[in-house]
Amino acid sequence: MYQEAARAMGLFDNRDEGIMAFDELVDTGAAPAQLRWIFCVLATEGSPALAIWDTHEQFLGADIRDQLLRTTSSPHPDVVRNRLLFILQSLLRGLGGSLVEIGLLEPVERQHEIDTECLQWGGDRDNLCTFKDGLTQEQRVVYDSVMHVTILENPSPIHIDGRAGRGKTYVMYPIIGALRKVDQLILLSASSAFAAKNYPGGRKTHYLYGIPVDEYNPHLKSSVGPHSDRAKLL
Ligand SMILES: Nc1ncnc2c1ncn2[C@@H]1O[C@H](COP(=O)(O)OP(=O)(O)OP(=O)(O)O)[C@@H](O)[C@H]1O
Repeated sequence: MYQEAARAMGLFDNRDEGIMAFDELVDTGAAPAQLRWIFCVLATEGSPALAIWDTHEQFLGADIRDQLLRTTSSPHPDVVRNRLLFILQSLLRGLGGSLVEIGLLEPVERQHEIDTECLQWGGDRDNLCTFKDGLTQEQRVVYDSVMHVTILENPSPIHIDGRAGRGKTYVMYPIIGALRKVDQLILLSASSAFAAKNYPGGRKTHYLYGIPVDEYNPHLKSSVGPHSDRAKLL
């Protein structure tokens, strides 16, 4: 509407005006939600949305990436983009437009948990294996033993124990990183959220396995259905 009025007044003749206006908004530090709204308005008004998208996709999805950074050190760009496209799709629909009309692909409707988990760690693979060189000799023995077991066909469970502060958590980082680097799925859980957040991608055990927290429920039936995505992931 504003653009129509501006056009009528001869203030918005050039198609590049939309791009310039958007550039300016980004420079002034507008919030991603604001940018997304303006992006959709400009797109439905006929501004070259693809050019804006190509230059500013990272700003449009900055908050989505930040949110993912709480659980992963390197969110995969495809995951960020997919979530961003879902939001834009909904905004555009509200304005009577669509992603296809402006030349963007529709988001993938339903990403399986396995895909999401793999994608989440595929972003910056070289960053996954840090810490390995700084391990103590004792930690190195643990690292080698665990890595050895992971290549066996029928690996047995491993229990790592040691005095408080000995470096048990620390030694897990390069193990997790090395395995994720070669596309192994690593699901990390701890019984408290505080402990879970020590690990990249850590989740509360109750959440991951769908364990009910109702102490009066004697059956402890998991909320994870046998044919669910989560079951496949597990
Ligand atoms: N090889 C290492 N190089 C540098 N810092 C290390 C190393 N190993 C452990 N640390 C540091 O020592 C501290 C204790 O390590 P960590 O938390 O892994 O111990 P923990 O055995 O898991 O402890 P707790 O039993 O209390 O959970 C942490 O600050 C960790 O960063």
